Amino acid sequence: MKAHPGEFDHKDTRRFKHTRIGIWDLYEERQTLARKRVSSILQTYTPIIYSVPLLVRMLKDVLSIKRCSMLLPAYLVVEVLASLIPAVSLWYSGQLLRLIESVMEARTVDTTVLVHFAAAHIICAVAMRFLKYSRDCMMPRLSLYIKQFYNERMLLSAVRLDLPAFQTLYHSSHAVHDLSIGLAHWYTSSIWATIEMLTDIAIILLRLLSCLLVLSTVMWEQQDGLLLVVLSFLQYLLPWDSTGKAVVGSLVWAATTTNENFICMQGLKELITGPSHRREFVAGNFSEHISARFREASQRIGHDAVEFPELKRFRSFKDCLSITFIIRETMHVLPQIVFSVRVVKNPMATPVSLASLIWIKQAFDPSYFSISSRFSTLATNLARIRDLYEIENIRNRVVDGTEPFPENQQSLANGISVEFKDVSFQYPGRDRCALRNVSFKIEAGQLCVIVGVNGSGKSTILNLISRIYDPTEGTILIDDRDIKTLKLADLRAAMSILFQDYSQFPLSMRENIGLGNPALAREDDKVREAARLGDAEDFIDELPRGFDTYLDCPVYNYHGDLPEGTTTLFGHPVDSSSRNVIGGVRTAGAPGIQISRGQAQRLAMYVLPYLDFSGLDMDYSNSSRTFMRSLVSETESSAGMLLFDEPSASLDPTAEHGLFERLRKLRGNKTMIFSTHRFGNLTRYADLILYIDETVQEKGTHDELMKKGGEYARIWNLQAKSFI
Ligand SMILES: Nc1ncnc2c1ncn2[C@@H]1O[C@H](COP(=O)(O)OP(=O)(O)OP(=O)(O)O)[C@@H](O)[C@H]1O
Repeated sequence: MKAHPGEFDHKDTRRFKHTRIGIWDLYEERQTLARKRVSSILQTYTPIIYSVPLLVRMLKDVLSIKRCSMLLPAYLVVEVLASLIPAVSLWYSGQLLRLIESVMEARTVDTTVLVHFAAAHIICAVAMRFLKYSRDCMMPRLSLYIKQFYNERMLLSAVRLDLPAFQTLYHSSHAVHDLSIGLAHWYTSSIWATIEMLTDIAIILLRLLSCLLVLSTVMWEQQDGLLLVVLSFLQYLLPWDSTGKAVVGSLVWAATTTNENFICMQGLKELITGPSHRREFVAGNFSEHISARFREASQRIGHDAVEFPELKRFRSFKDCLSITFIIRETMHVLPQIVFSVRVVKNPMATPVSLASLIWIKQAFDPSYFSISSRFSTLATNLARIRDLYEIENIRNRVVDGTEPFPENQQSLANGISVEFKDVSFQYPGRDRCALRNVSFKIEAGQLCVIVGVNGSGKSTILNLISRIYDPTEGTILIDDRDIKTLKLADLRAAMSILFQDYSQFPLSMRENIGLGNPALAREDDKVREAARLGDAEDFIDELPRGFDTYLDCPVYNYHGDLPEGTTTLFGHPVDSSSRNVIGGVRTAGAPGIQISRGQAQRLAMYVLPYLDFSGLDMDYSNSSRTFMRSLVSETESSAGMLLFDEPSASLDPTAEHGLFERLRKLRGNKTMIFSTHRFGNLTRYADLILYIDETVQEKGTHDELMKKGGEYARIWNLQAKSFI
């Protein structure tokens, strides 16, 4: 949340004060104490005031949850009743006090009144207990229903995002980022926490006012009684204490370090602890060098090698001496001082009884009415809720078309044509064009191979054909129709794309394969048959839970202290490293199973649902009679174009050769587009080769390009030479 409009510019010396603390440079916004206090109050309350529409929306949503529509109002009623009981109780204890005082003066007692007051007092205590019990029963349920509702809502709003919208949001919103690392519960919890806090605040205010009313009524007749009530109440009118202020006391601040030794030390620490570096670390024999390097850097810095938050403790001493802090402490004892002065001045006419004074002091117990910390965390929670709702408001960059595609499903069997007309494209946030004025046409049913060096724009062409991004300039035609006019779902159903950096989803093997064709994903035999087609069945069957194996289990087991020597828990290795600590509870490590990149790529290969395997030799034609054939017969006309982004990157030469041979034979009449920087296997059979380097440099068949003797021929010869 921004404290002020505008950017944080540490170079603006008029606005920011620079202090050097150890190896850290601290930049604090210059503020006078008064301004600081005012802005502190503003900073606490302004977001809350601005958040009223958000809170109304949130409340409406919560009340729309079926199980909350009755429970929430009931909870609020219980809370309000519970907040009024202290005042009632206070009134009775006041009455009791006065009764005792009159008894002491008159030496007689009206027992009926005494019993009446005592009984009322007991009833209040019992009622309070009962209300607290009801509240405790309702609270966990409400919290759970609300969390479940928002968990689903968060998932649904994130699921619809296209890639550019997701990427922008990922970098700007913590909510989306945290969705991916399993911290979504912080966000969904913040809804309930906010309701709880707001209720708390309202209840404290209600309690405070009702107690004030009772005190004033009871003390009205006593001399100086009201004065003492007002004095006791004054401390609550002061700005609230400094809890919840920023780390260093100032509101807008930032700290950085440019100390090379410290940066190096942090890098070394990460290198040592990062699991992804351990293999190279061990193989490279780094240990001695790294230990020496760390020691050397550490010695150079000396005692200053600490993280900035360490300064928090050092700085927080200052707050204990703030003027408000001191005044507030004094206010607390003011009634006693005033009372004592009055007694000393006029010992014969004690204005208020000592018992009443204690009674007033007890009624205003600060811990009972402490509101400040609730406000400071409320602001944080509101920011989280805003983040959560923001995901819903994000508009996708790739706008859906309205026209169905194709008009005739059967036509897909003969492939789809694709044409680029003067297309340029720049990735969001990049200065340079990935593609510039690219024009070409791939006819329906053609095999096209896009070649070029690393970073020349090959994958970008496939991204644009599948409308993961839209061109910055120019037009793309699919079967002679503007790609932007076609319904996105239809377009993507009409093509199948295998990416270079294929994903291994954090799902079971079965789901990983099944997602190749969601319509058939639940049909186990088809999934198994698809795996068999590529010899993956055996390797999956050998995994601990076969097709139900998760390569990376997304759920952790929780545990407390375990007996020494425990190495496995629920069949999985125990990993208590810091990255497995969530919310302070240690977890057993999720089971991770390693498969080779080649196996992983094969796994991804088998998710391709649209291939016609009927042209294969014995092994494959058998399987085509089961899964793939039936799959093809059900969805035959749904894919007219197959896109492959460097599909053979992790395959061994035999597998690569086999793959290309199979794909070539299998494609039937479908359009097939490959992006690759490996020449040979594919390019010789291509109907069209596009040699790309930001734009189309050369196009034609292999023979044509070889005859031309351009860059394609030069690279081809270069690769061929290394074999000869
Ligand atoms: N998501 C992205 N965001 C920003 N820039 C990108 C992104 N993807 C690619 N680029 C940049 O766009 C240019 C073209 O990238 P592209 O991936 O299309 O090249 P390529 O020819 O497929 O490369 P390779 O052979 O290495 O896969 C490169 O400069 C690359 O750095």
